[in-house]
Amino acid sequence: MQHTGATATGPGAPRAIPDATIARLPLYLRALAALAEQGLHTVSSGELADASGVNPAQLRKDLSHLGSYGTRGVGYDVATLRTRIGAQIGSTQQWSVVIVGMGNLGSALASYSGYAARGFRVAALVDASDALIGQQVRLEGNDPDVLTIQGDADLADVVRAAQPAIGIITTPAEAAQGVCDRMVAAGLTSILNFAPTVLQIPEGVVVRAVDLGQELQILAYHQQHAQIPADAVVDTDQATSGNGLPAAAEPATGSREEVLQ
Ligand SMILES: NC(=O)c1ccc[n+]([C@@H]2O[C@H](COP(=O)([O-])OP(=O)(O)OC[C@H]3O[C@@H](n4cnc5c(N)ncnc54)[C@H](O)[C@@H]3O)[C@@H](O)[C@H]2O)c1
Repeated sequence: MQHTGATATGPGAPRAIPDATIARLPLYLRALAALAEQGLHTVSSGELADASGVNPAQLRKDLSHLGSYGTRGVGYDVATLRTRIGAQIGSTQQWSVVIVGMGNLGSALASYSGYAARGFRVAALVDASDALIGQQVRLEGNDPDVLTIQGDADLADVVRAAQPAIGIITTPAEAAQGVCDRMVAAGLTSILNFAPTVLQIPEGVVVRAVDLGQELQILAYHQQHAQIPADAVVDTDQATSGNGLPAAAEPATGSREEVLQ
């Protein structure tokens, strides 16, 4: 399986940033935003690590991939680090998403009001059910704040018109591959899949899969063995979405997606 890797710029920065580091960058960004709100201009690696829920050595290593080494005795400049991380993970620009499958989960995701603060907006909603097509959905804090659910048959047109950067699949498992294929045919190359199925994707397409069941099973495993390691509280090798949703699996690009359960 191939993995994506962002490219760092700046003197001394290595070219590829490991996926595990990329997965932690949103944690640092969220912590930095909170520190900035408190009026802090600089932060030590220990403070930022605490606020992000990772250990300081891990944090320093992660930030060194971005060419950010901090200043001894002073720490990191909060604004500079926010800009640098934001530029790496693309949060300095706004990304649009289309949600396909407006049942329980799709509706819940659509009603999440935190997208804008993290650089996302919902551009379109799609479902196959005649009972849902044409319904208006209010999306708090989104632009626009009301979207009409469009038909699955029009998915290609919807993608062409709304030009989303990311497709979110919240259909039943049996419909997910077809939806994925049509998203890809319409030009989408980034897909977040909530359906419990393995998606086949062509080269150049990135799929991340979110599986609540997998996360519960991991916790159940630790319960069963009754020896939760200290680092299991925050798994530093996994992304945490930071919004209460479970971590996403490693990205798959242009290859068979990892089996998640
Ligand atoms: N990853 C997770 O952690 C997690 C958690 C909960 C549910 N799920 C999965 O998310 C999916 C949705 O769950 P739900 O509870 O919202 O189901 P649901 O039945 O409430 O909603 C599914 C929706 O998809 C629509 N749909 C079906 N085929 C479609 C197609 N071809 N194109 C567009 N829309 C189509 C249906 O009309 C329905 O509105 C399921 O696959 C479920 O297993 C994943």
